[in-house]
Amino acid sequence: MAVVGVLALQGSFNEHIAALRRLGVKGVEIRKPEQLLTINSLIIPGGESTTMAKLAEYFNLFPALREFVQMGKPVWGTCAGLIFLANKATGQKTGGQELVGGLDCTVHRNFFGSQIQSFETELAVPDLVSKEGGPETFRGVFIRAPAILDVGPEVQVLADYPVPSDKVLSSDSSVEGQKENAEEQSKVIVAVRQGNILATAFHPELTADTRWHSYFLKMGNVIGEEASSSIVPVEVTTSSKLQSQNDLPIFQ
Ligand SMILES: NC(=O)CC[C@H](N)C(=O)O
Repeated sequence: MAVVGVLALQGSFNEHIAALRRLGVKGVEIRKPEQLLTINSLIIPGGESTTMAKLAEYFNLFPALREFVQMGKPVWGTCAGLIFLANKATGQKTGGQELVGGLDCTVHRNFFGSQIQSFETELAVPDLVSKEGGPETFRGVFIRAPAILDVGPEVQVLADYPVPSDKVLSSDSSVEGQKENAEEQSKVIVAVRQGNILATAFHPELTADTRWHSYFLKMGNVIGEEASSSIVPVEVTTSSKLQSQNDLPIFQ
């Protein structure tokens, strides 16, 4: 029986589990290496990647996470989760942090600046729309967000975001600080897919739009045409209805 695991060391794992529940799929919290053996796909949530990496190290999760990715099982990293999955990260704290890797890209950890430079924007998402339908754009919630600066040939870009071109070259400070002088526009990448790996710099679990979750579930055939016994329907009891009302800081 397939279930979707959500790495639950730190960050927005509850919100991912709630988004899965809205699609009728059970998400299970993953904290130990052996639990990875019980799931067929995994979400690595947003949060704070340095803290999450320290916890992952403490629980000896890195070898098992790498093996999981290398086995070709679907893995989706959002925000800090994207940083985890990148082969290379810049803008890390002194001493760096361990990465799971697997996604052929370079990510800048705090590309868009600090917490107060968090923002929301409508992103064009043509590939998502072609698979999932719905509105042409997706509400991107960027919280102290990373951005992907370059990708390898195997990586499919699913969304990008315009920034001043000098910002991409010297990606040490915030977008805000450099907006004034910047006339030329460039783009950074904010959503990608490479085979079994999906990564978004923003937080779909904090919106009411479940299209990215649905897209990811189809990568693992948890829902979709091919889905069968792998679906784990969630019983909608009064208590789970109540819970889903309480556990979501959703931005409509
Ligand atoms: N919302 C997020 O996940 C932020 C990630 C953050 N930039 C980090 O380094 O971990």
